[in-house]
Amino acid sequence: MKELKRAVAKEALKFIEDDMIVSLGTGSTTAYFLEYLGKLIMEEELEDVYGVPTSYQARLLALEYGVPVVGLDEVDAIDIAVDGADEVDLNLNLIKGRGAALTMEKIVEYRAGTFLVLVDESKLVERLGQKMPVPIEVIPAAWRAIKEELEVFNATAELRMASKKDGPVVTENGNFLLDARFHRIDDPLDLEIELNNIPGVVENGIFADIADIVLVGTREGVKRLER
Ligand SMILES: O=C[C@H](O)[C@H](O)[C@H](O)COP(=O)(O)O
Repeated sequence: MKELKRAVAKEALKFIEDDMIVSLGTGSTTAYFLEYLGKLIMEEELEDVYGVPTSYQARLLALEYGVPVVGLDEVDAIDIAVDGADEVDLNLNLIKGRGAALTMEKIVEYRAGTFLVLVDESKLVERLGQKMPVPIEVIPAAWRAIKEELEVFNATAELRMASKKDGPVVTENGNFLLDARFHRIDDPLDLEIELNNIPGVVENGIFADIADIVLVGTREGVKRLER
């Protein structure tokens, strides 16, 4: 899987040109992309490329690999967003948020001129929710009320617990995460909107209708899917 992730990360470089503002995604696949991007910038094969990090992880990696970073509020527009995903369905709808960075990711990916997704073939599913739960970022005080409300959606949710800290994961926005398993997701866009209508929900990990291009690392090479 590592090799497939590396292959898509390398292929993504073909989309980056001089003078671009690139949103830097979170996760293991975009970590490879950042490594390759930094190399091109350091070797001056790319000029005046700036990254907008979606998390502390992306920021730290950008600093490590020599990718200059700017804040979202410092740029007029984002030319391209590059990020991984946890699931990709047949219509290129996504589940994201395993790394807890879904809110900032959605903010920038929604605004980017092009949203380029990098995955290996294990992420492809027929219907969202087949393998992964939907992460939902919630205001801490509301976690239990929202968990109960999710039963209306025929979902069971768990508060995400930290592994190197006692208690729950706290996102970079100071919130909790519920990982929700739905019986069946037939209409991702509808569910995405409905979840965000619950008071106390900050954002959810369904990214419907926003991916433009998905690069899929397969054993037969990198495949390109487009909407
Ligand atoms: O919050 C994290 C993100 O949505 C990641 O982009 C997603 O979990 C994919 O990560 P990876 O490339 O490590 O599979």
